[in-house]
Amino acid sequence: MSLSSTILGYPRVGRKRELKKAVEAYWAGRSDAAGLKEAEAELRKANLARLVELGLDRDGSALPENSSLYDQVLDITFLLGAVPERFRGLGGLDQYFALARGNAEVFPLEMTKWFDTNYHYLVPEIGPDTPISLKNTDLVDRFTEAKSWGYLTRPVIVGPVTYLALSKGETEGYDPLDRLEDVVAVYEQLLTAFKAAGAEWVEIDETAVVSDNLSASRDGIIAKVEQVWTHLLSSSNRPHVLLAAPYGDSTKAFPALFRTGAEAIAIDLDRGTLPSADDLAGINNLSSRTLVAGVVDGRNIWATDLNKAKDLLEQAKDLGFTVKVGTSTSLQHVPHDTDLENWADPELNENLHDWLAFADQKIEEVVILDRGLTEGWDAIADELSKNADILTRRAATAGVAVDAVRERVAALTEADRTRGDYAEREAAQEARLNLPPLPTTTIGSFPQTTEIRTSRAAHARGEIDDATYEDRMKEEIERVIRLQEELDIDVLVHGEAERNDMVQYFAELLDGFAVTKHGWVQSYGSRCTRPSILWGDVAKSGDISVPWWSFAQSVTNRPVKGMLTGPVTIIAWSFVRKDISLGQVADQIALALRDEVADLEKAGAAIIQVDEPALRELLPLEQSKHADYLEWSVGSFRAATAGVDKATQIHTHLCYSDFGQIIDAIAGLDADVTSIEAARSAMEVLPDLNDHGFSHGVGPGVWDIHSPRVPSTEEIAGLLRLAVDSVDPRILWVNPDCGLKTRGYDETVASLKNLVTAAKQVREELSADQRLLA
Ligand code: MET
Ligand SMILES: [Zn+2]
Repeated sequence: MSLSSTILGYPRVGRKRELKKAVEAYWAGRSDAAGLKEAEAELRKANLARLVELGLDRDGSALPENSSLYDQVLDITFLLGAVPERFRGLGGLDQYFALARGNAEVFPLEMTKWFDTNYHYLVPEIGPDTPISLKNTDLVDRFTEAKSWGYLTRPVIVGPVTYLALSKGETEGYDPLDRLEDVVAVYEQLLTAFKAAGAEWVEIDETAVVSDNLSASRDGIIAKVEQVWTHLLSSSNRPHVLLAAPYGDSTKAFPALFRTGAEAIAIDLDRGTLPSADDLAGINNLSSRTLVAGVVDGRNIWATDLNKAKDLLEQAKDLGFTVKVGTSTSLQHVPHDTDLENWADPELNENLHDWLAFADQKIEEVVILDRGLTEGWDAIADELSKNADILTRRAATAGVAVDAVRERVAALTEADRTRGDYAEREAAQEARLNLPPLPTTTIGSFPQTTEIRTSRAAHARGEIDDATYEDRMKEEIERVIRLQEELDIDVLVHGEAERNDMVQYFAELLDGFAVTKHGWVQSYGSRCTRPSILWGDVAKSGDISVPWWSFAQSVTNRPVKGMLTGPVTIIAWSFVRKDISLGQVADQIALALRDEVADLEKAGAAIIQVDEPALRELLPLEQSKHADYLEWSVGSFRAATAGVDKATQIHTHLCYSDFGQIIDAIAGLDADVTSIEAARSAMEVLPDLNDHGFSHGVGPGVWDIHSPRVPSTEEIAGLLRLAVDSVDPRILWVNPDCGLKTRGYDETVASLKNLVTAAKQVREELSADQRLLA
């Protein structure tokens, strides 16, 4: 009945992205519901076999059951039947996937980042009348099925307080936590059902207790967790509960978590610290409580410092707990296995092999540490010394510290991060660009056709030579330029055909990065990315974007934006070294980008966009760390962009998140134009910007590109009218929410047509209304 050393969750995608393929086959009508369920079950079974093979205890509830067809928060919404009215006519998988992706009639739930990770969850919409009851037993059925295969799993479930703290009110101002009692009643039933099914342990993730960034206060959240779990745990008709507080420092929450009486608590010892003896004062019989010490970082890919982990585990033991080894978070944020890579590949830097631990290697680390903990550290003396050697050699490896890069960063001054007066810039840019009011543009990427993907893959495999590849890309760029001209878009993009991914593309061309071939992680639903590995000092050493931009600009008279990815986003969507500060890494990237910005400007670019979609995502969960973060993140953007002439227009782009909390930072970027996701939330961000006195250009997205739906002209015009009501129309731009690379051409052309028509319509209304001053 006792809990064994464990991980808080395993990657869901599958070693070969089996889940992605199965789900997409279902969406495309190539398989039916039964086929999808079968494929999903097969993957689940294979994963369980793998976990046992790697050494997790088959019988100690060490095998986490965290699979999902799309998202773990959506699974709770579905379980509770807590669906907004627009989905209520649907049932089963149709409803499930409509919630996630929308369909021709309904728009989907909003999507946003899961804490400070690059994983997106679907935001529940909760109102006073949202139905809440135990709608299905899918989670219990998965447990039962695994049991029938011979595995005692530990179901991993988002906790009720966290679920509601991550929800949004159905109407402005409604607090979803008002429905806590109803949700808790369902969890009570769920626990009973797990007990009946034979579950010995369940894991409840009350992650919200580590975050100051939610609309509810942290103290309030912690108090609710204590209250709710004290109640739920008072029943005897339930499995043991591992109450988990991953993804951050749980120090503040620790006493409350303990007072609930949960049999085990999991904490993040990568971001957080152990409780002090004071925190534990008044808690009796500590040895009857299990602490799952998250000493293995679940969200980055570096091999654990095993000696350091050993010390932490010993300290935890000294506090008096029964200690088990754990990960700091679910491993869903890291790829499956370093052994899937070909380490002879020059892109990879074979030194890295020893430095890295993907999910399967992390499990091996957990197993090794568990052996040390139970058999004595001598039992793993070899592993400990080998690990120490690797870390020492790593620090001395060429490229890890490059003098020229370090010196340039150290020499950065405030002046390097500062542009001239905005009014002067605005006048100079207006004279140079001469755009109509409400100028139309897109965010950068156009759909990636099968031909492009095929050419890129063939080029990567050496099947077509550089010249052929370049010709194909140029053909595509020219086609995309012509299309935008036909659509009568004002500011064009080259379409990013040459980019597999907006971060990886830069990682491949900058010094200091390595790129994997199989290191996929789930970004949202079936969408996976392959984060690059930033292991050394960063510098620019050759062409990046200028040749493609120059070609695009050479075939049109309209302005084409130069298109770069900013330092914060490169950091957020890569696996980043932990041996120097993020601020230092950001400045290294900023200087490399500053060189690229200068080259674009020299080539003639009048507009350069530096995307920072991840600016909000990296905001630390703790309030006390915000100021420092905002200083280095905003500072790095400015270092990248402030070198340009006043007549060069700097754009930035933000998406995928709630921006309310970082309006100051957005203004602090000092970009001339900011395009920002807004369609799904009906322009919510604009009043905030306006209150802040934001006076630079802003393009609130008017087309939600995460859904295959084509927005009508009327719908877009409606959003634009809302925008015009909350900010000065003279600063407004018209654009989609984000890049178009995940969309198909039919939807893209139809939507952009409507977007341009709507912009023209509203332009006319405004000039008739005399609201647009010349
Ligand atoms: C996630 S933000 C994407 C920005 C990028 N320029 C694109 O259009 O794809
Ligand atoms: Zn975007």
